[in-house]
Amino acid sequence: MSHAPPAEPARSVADIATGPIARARGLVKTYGSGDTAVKALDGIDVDFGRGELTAIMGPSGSGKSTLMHCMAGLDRPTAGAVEVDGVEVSRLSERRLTKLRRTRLGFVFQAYNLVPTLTAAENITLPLDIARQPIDRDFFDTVVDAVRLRDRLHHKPSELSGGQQQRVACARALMSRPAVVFADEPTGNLDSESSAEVLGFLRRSVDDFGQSVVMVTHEPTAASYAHRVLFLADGRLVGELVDPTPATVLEALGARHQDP
Ligand SMILES: Nc1ncnc2c1ncn2[C@@H]1O[C@H](COP(=O)(O)OP(=O)(O)OP(=O)(O)O)[C@@H](O)[C@H]1O
Repeated sequence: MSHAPPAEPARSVADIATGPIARARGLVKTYGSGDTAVKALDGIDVDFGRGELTAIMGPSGSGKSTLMHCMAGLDRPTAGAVEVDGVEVSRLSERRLTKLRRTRLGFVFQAYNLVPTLTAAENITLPLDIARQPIDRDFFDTVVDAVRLRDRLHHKPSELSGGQQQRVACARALMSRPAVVFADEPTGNLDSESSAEVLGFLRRSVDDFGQSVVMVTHEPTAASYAHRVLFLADGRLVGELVDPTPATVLEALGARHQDP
């Protein structure tokens, strides 16, 4: 079966500047081959809103991480097209992909992924330092205050709580003003209070800085911070919810009987 993306009219520069920040067309990802092949994504067409927080939900194995990894250029699609901020990610060479990830994308992982030997401040500016880009000190101050880390800047990750470490990771993701921040279960390791702080910050980064954020989560409360929730099942997009609340997310999950 062919999964060539459907033909679409050419878009103008203005469309690219005001339309979705990221999109996928006919996205297929198959792991392995023959009898053991797993179709993790089975033909996904999706737009991610510019200046919006989009949550991706679905049962274990439904393809959430694979979708995010393909969108972020961490994994190559088997078929279909992925575009982020007007750049066709699926066609880039490894070298250009690495550059795109470094300069145009931000990442927040469940396990924080901070460098243990560096201070919070050094972790926050690390991607810019690696890319040899100047640090906008005013923006650094704004972000540090927004994540409430002013008095923890000189601490190493081992001297910070999980919630503080994740706020460092969020600040790090935002510092380069990336086109999109991709967050994979950002509150998976946090208690409810720390989760609320991290989610509140991610949402404020959208409302206050116009950041676009895509977040994978299992938690209805976390998803309720989003502008829009996408539901996946068996590698397909099976629904969405705009302006969610924890109750409407739970209801949508229940209606789909996604998890036994
Ligand atoms: N590297 C890989 N090799 C083989 N199969 C994989 C690989 N990565 C994912 N899969 C399979 O692809 C499917 C989708 O996996 P994915 O991790 O995207 O799901 P998920 O919705 O993020 O799940 P979870 O909520 O458990 O993290 C699953 O069946 C998984 O086993």
